[in-house]
Amino acid sequence: MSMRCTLITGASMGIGEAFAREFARRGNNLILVARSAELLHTLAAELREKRHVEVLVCVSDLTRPTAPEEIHQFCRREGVRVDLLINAAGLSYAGGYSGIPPEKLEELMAVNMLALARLTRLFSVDMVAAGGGGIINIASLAGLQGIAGLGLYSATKSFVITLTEALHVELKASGVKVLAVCPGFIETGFFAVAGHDPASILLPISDASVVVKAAVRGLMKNKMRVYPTLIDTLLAFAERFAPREVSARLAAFLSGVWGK
Ligand SMILES: NC(=O)C1=CN([C@@H]2O[C@H](COP(=O)(O)OP(=O)(O)OC[C@H]3O[C@@H](n4cnc5c(N)ncnc54)[C@H](OP(=O)(O)O)[C@@H]3O)[C@@H](O)[C@H]2O)C=CC1
Ligand SMILES: N[C@@H](C=O)C(=O)O
Repeated sequence: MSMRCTLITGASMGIGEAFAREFARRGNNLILVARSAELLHTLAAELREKRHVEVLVCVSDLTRPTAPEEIHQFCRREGVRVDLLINAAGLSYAGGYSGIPPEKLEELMAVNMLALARLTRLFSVDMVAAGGGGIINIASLAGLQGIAGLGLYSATKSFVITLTEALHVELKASGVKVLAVCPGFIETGFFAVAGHDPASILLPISDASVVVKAAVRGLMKNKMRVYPTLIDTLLAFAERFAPREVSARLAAFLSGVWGK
């Protein structure tokens, strides 16, 4: 019989790591995916020891077009059935659109969109065949509108939200839950990678645990989209009534990356 597992991309640090810790605490077996082999193995050893769950490590660079298929094959070889997929791997770039190095543009689109879309397709087919499962896609408040200075990033997160909404509806009858989580600002290494100075951000920066809690709640209730904090919820609600340009300008102002 195959072992049931939760597969988490971006599990080496930040929000993905927080998901790994929480789901291990809940007794789920895990597959941890990212590039940083040492961080993944250290986390895996700790969770096996502390939580007595099976933890497999699959080191993979999600910019590679073949990575999702290789991860899927890895699960087959290990005799694992993924019943929960958490697409947390992602990165941003802060600065004017014309300044993005071409390779950074490719990297952002490959990890934030293509890898997520491919993994979701591969594992959702298995989940439908098994009669159920769950997919948590980490989107962002940034995906609710374009953000000057975070243009490409915000566009990739709009993609995540839109795809998730479609699949939430498509797969509901098959017993597969599909959820988009839309955090505001979370304290991780994300800003350093993006070149985004956290001191310029005009909103509170929360702990990764709020994202995990919101995702667990959302999955239990089979929601299509959740916002981790009250401020995230209020901002998303206010957007419905504001002209698009006002939303875009406000988001840029609060993010602190444009026009300073
Ligand atoms: N922090 C924030 O304020 C917010 C973050 N988000 C989203 O949350 C998700 C997680 O971000 P967060 O934890 O904050 O950021 P971190 O920078 O802390 O973590 C990013 C994770 O993605 C992995 N990753 C990046 N590139 C690749 C790649 N090419 N192949 C495989 N894995 C990769 C990293 O692993 P490694 O480097 O080892 O490969 C790491 O585990 C992202 O999708 C982000 O967009 C959403 C809203 C707010
Ligand atoms: N919300 C943050 C990440 O998604 C950001 O805008 O950088």
